[in-house]
Amino acid sequence: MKKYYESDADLKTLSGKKIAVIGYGSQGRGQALNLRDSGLDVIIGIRPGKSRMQAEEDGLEVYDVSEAAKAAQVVMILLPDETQADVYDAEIKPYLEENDCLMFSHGFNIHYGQIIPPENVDVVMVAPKGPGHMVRRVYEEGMGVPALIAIHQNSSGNAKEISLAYAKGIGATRAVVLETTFREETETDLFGEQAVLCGGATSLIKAGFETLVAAGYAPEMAYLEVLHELKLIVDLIYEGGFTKMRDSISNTAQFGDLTRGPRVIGPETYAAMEDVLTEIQTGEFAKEWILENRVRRPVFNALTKADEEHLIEVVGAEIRGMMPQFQKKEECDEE
Ligand SMILES: NC(=O)C1=CN([C@@H]2O[C@H](COP(=O)(O)OP(=O)(O)OC[C@H]3O[C@@H](n4cnc5c(N)ncnc54)[C@H](OP(=O)(O)O)[C@@H]3O)[C@@H](O)[C@H]2O)C=CC1
Ligand SMILES: CC[C@](O)(C(C)=O)C(=O)O
Ligand SMILES: [Mg+2]
Ligand SMILES: [Mg+2]
Repeated sequence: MKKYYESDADLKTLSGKKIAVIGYGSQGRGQALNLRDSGLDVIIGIRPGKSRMQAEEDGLEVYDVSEAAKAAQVVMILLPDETQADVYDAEIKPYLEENDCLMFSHGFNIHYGQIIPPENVDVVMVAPKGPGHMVRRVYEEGMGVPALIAIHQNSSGNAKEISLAYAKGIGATRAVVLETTFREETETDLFGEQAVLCGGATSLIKAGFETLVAAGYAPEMAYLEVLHELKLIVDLIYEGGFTKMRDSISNTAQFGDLTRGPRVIGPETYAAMEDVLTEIQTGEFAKEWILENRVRRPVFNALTKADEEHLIEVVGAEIRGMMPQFQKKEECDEE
């Protein structure tokens, strides 16, 4: 895979260009503040509401989406995936001019044909591989979250240079920037969040918690064992792979890890993962999510509510409330 660092990207590529960040949520806020602090000309396009007030409080120039799209030469769409197509059709598309650059941080709408931009604009992706809050926090610490770039249309002939300059502006070239395609990013990102990072992880944690509680162990014990300590173990894996984590745990834990882990995640899980990937590749998942939004999310809402009321969430809130380190963290997250 092609990879890029600080010296491969030039912020001057964006000089004289106004960047409109559309949406000011997790990614919008993180990316916009980093771009501003990198000295780039950034404005925000957002509807009235909570995010708009936050952007104003952060001292950014704030406009309605259509005004921002009209004023800018680079338009980064950081709205929820499920609202992007409607907002694009009504408030962005009419204002795109020749060789403007339309950007995304996830390929869903381009890959599944929900947004079909005119041929005379650049269409690119700069996708940080981390949550928006971390994009900001790591940048403030002097480093960056790695990112992917992809070029779908290169009308200006300069699409890659623009993508790299933007990636530099959000701090990603301080880590590493890898080049991919819209298809590859979309399918791997959806697979990762469904099977492993979010869906796989929460289901694994819940299964472990429920197994211990059903066997009569205290919910507090189950929480500390399968959720709280998981972060500490994952931090070690993140820093130095399985090897570093196994260096840190007991030999007894390592023997259990190597012999029992594959029994928990066995052939059935591999088969389920293949099914999940196939639904992503065929567009079946995308169709389900698009239609779910058309009918106002009955499944999404019911499942979210059930998990919010799960014992692990109740006990988790109580246990975090006992630890001063979590009080400080919540105060920081609210800022
Ligand atoms: N979350 C993440 O860390 C990651 C996200 N991505 C991608 O980044 C993109 C943005 O996701 P994310 O940051 O999670 O989104 P969020 O849900 O956090 O934020 C969405 C923003 O869009 C605004 N918004 C929603 N609807 C409209 C509308 N109709 N008109 C104007 N503004 C609107 C919201 O404002 P309001 O407050 O008014 O609702 C909010 O500011 C997606 O493509 C996602 O896949 C990629 C990598 C990681
Ligand atoms: C893991 C979820 C994610 O893909 C992300 C933060 O990278 C998302 O869509 O939010
Ligand atoms: Mg992701
Ligand atoms: Mg994602």
